[in-house]
Amino acid sequence: MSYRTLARGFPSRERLSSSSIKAVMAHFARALSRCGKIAGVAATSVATATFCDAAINKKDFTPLVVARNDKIGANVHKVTLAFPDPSDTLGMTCAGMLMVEGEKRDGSGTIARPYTPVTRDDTVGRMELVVKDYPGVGNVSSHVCSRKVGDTLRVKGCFTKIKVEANKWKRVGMVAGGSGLTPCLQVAEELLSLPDDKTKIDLIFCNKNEGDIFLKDHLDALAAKHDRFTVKYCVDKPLGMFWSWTGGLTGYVDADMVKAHLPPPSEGNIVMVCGPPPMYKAICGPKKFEKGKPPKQGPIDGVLKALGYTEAMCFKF
Ligand SMILES: Cc1cc2nc3c(=O)[nH]c(=O)nc-3n(C[C@H](O)[C@H](O)[C@H](O)COP(=O)(O)OP(=O)(O)OC[C@H]3O[C@@H](n4cnc5c(N)ncnc54)[C@H](O)[C@@H]3O)c2cc1C
Repeated sequence: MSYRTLARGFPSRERLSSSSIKAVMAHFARALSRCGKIAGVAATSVATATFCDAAINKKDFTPLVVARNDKIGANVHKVTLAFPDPSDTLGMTCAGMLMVEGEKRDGSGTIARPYTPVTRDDTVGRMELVVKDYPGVGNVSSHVCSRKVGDTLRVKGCFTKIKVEANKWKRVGMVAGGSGLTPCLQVAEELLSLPDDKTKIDLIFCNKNEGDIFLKDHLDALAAKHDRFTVKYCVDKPLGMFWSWTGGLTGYVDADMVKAHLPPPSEGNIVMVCGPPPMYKAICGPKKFEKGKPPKQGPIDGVLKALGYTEAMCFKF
């Protein structure tokens, strides 16, 4: 609940009566108790309320109603989730993700996976997830993509992955594989929205074939609008049935592609990677997973290590 929302709840001065004063007091009490609950502190002032408009929290899963489910690409869905209070915003520090719970394919219970909203943090009343389904094998992805309007999805967060600030880096390179696009897009859009930021951002977006590329119009529009953002599309198995692939790069990302299209290893530059496990292995080395602990970055390896990037010059989502 934001300050604007609180203000909207105030009747105009002419209409103030004892019953409307009571209604206003109740409105504030509800808002303040909500803030106290979310922030985990006693709500002592109206000012507190201006910072307490988060729709979800880190501790418990919140059920959100599916308002839309649109297929936007080959097995890719954009799922719109309505916040319980239509005046709420997400409450996310960029770059961040949230956990979505879904039923396991084998019916043995539920499991949660990280997802990245494509709507910005200040979007009021809803958020959108872009989720790639892995039909026949995926667990949470299939659960999310098969939700109908009116169903609920249980969501927890948001959890910060890496803090994004104006001019924190000179250049940011990104290698995104399939649904690994969404965290990279979040970082790019955040940097491009910061008024004083000058970071140059170069993205290689990898897919199996040209039919799998999604959000292309959105990425192309972003590149057309901002000189400091470039996107290259890379497919490992072009369809090539009726036309040849002229849209960009072909094959798996290798040292030559990194040298040609991403910032060089240098202090102040960083390359962010998000994709399937084989992509991490080949490009930057796998993340380190330990049961019951958040994943760690793990040592740098693969193409980036061979080219001289250090651990500080790489971030694995
Ligand atoms: C920080 C972060 C943010 C993410 N944000 C998004 C997002 O916004 N949208 C999104 O769609 N995904 C996102 N992901 C990936 C997501 O968390 C899941 O890993 C993905 O949806 C698969 O989960 P699952 O439970 O369906 O499949 P799992 O149970 O993890 O895997 C089941 C099987 O599905 C197949 N599979 C799973 N993932 C892949 C893959 N990447 N490529 C090829 N085959 C695969 C494999 O055969 C695997 O054995 C993100 C991941 C991270 C780390």
